[in-house]
Amino acid sequence: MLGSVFETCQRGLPVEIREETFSVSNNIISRMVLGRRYFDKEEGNKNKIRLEELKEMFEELFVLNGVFNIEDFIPWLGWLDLQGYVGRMKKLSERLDVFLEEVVEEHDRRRKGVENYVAKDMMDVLLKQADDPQLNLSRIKVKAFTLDIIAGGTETSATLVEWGLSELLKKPEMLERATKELDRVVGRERWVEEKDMGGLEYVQWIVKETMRLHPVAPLLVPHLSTQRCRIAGYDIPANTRVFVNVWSIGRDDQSWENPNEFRPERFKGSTVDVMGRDYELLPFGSGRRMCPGHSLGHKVVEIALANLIHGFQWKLPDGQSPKDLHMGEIFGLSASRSYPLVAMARPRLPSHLYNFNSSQP
Ligand code: HEM
Repeated sequence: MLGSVFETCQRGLPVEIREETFSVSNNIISRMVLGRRYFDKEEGNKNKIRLEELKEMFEELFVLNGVFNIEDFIPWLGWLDLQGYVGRMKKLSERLDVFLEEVVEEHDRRRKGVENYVAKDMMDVLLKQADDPQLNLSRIKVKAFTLDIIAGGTETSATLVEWGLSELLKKPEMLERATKELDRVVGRERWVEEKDMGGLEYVQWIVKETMRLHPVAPLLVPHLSTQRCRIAGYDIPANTRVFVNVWSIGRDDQSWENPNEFRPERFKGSTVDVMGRDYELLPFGSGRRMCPGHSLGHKVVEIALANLIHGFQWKLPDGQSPKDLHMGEIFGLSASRSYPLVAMARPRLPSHLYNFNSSQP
C-alpha cells in the first residue's frame, strides 16, 4: 500500500484512498485465508482476479445485506421481487461462486494424492475438515465460510482507515499532532510496526474515535432473541429480529460529550475500549456473536492508518478546503463514505524506505 501511494504521488497524481486501503486489507486476509494474493490491481494476470471487480462485488454484497427488502416482511409478495433485490442477489452469488470454485479447485489440486498433507492456509484447514463425513461440512459451506471471512475482513478495515484519514484531513491540527507523536515514538528512519502501537496513544485514540463516529456496521448484523426479555421498558418476545443501533449509541449525548464532534482526546484517561465490554462503544458488537476478527481488524486499521500518516504529508486536492470535505455515508450493512476520499500525498521519510519488494505471493 505504501509503495503504491508513493508511486502515485511521484507521478503527481491524487491518491484514491479507498483503492489503497481495500487492496491492503484484502491482501492481508487473502494471504491468511487463501494462502496467496488472488487479486491484482492490474488487468491481464491470469492467476488473479481484478481487485476492482472484487471491490465492486463486495460493495454490492454489503449494500444488498443492508437493504430493506419488502418481501422479508410480507413474504407472499416474494415472487414479485418488487425492488429487484433478489435478482441482484442471485446474480452476485453466481459471480462470487465462479471465484470461490476456482479457489477450492486450486486447493484441491494441491492436496490431491499428497500423503499427510500439511494445511498451509485457512481453506486447506476447512477442506481437511470437510473430508470427515461426520462433520457435515459440505463444499458449499466451505465456500460460504470463506466468503464470510474475506468479506468481513476486507470491507470493514478498508472503510475505517478511509474514515480515519478523512476526519484528520478535516482537522489538520490533529493530523499534525499524530505526525509529531509518530516522529517522537518511531522516528523518521523506519516504518511503524505492530510493537510500536502501545506507545502511540494519540493514534490509538484516533482509531477509537473513528470507530465511535463511523461504526462500519451501524446496525450490527441482525440478531434474533432466543428468549423473551425486557429492555428499557420494552418487551421483546422470543424469536424477534433485533437490530442494535451502535451508530446512535456512539452518538448518544447521555454517554458522550459533544457526540457529533470528532475529538480523539475524549479517550484521554478513559478506560472505554472497543472490545465489547463497554456498551457505549460497540464497533465490533458484543457477546457470543461479536466479530471473531476484532483483534486482527483493530490491528490492521491501526497499523495501516499509522503508516499512512507517518509516511506521507497529506492534503486535500487544490481548491478543496477541509470544511468542504463531504462526510456523507452510504446506508448498507456497512456505512462507507458516499464520496470516495481523494487526497494529495508527499513522502516525508528518507527515499530508500519507499523501495518495497513486492515479490510476496
Ligand atoms: C476493523 C475491522 C472490523 C470491524 C469493525 C468488524 C465489525 C464486525 C461487526 C460489527 C460484526 C457483527 C457483530 C454483531 O452482530 O454483534 C462482525 C461480524 C463478523 N466479522 Fe467482523 N469486523 C472487522 C474485521 C473482521 C475481520 C478481520 C474478520 C475476519 C478475519 C471478520 C469476520 C467477521 C465474521 C465472520 C463475522 C460474523 C460473525 C457471526 O455472525 O458470528 N471481521 N464484524
